[in-house]
Amino acid sequence: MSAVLNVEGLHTYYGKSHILHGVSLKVEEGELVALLGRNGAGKTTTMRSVMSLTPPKSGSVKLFGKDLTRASPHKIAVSGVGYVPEGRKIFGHMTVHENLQVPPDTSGPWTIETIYELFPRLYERRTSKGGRLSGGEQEMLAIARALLLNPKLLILDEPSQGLAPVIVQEVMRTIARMKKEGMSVLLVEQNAMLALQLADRAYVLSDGEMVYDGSADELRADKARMEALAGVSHTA
Ligand SMILES: Nc1ncnc2c1ncn2[C@@H]1O[C@H](COP(=O)(O)OP(=O)(O)OP(=O)(O)O)[C@@H](O)[C@H]1O
Repeated sequence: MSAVLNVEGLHTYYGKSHILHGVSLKVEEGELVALLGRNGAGKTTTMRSVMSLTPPKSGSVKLFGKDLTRASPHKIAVSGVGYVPEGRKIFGHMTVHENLQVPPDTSGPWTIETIYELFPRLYERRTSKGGRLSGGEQEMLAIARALLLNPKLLILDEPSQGLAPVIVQEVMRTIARMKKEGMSVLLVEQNAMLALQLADRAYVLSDGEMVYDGSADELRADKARMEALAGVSHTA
């Protein structure tokens, strides 16, 4: 069976700056895969290359067995990828409920009702403007909106960023629940300890190159190695 996501040998540039140097990674069906690395390692660029927001110069991106390298971001999303970018990008002037009005996709389990069941806090705050939500609530809203498209693969870029530790735990529980529901997840995190608690497998990027590809548990158990590769984060 082919992988949900199969990325091979990506080279991506911003102008003349060569950022990714042959990045490869895979997500198999039902897997939660962590992509780790320090600030500026190239994690977001990898996601942008997959989504074709910054198309790679060479290398390939296969999604659900189809070559979608440099396809339009819309086509990639419609193929079944839910992407929650860094910084959340919700509509601050619209209410929670309005933010959740996306074209319905009835092919999967996620509807506005099941979303409100999963995120009771969003239901309570459904008439509040997005811009008035806390950071944690905004992250939940961004994830909820991606889920409504019933994606087969969910890509989350630094969901813990800027959140208080207790809220981070809540977001992580939500991600664990996604996995339990059978969703394939690519979790991009600077907070290595946190991501490794949930992940089946992990990759570590450094200066645009993969320096680790293996079991999440093994990396988590080897603190010295993790520190050397990814930098250990404050919150465990
Ligand atoms: N729009 C851009 N133009 C030029 N260089 C960029 C641009 N965006 C990012 N870079 C550079 O590309 C490199 C990789 O950045 P990227 O955002 O992919 O890293 P990251 O691992 O996601 O880090 P962070 O955790 O800070 O988001 C960095 O050196 C960064 O300065």
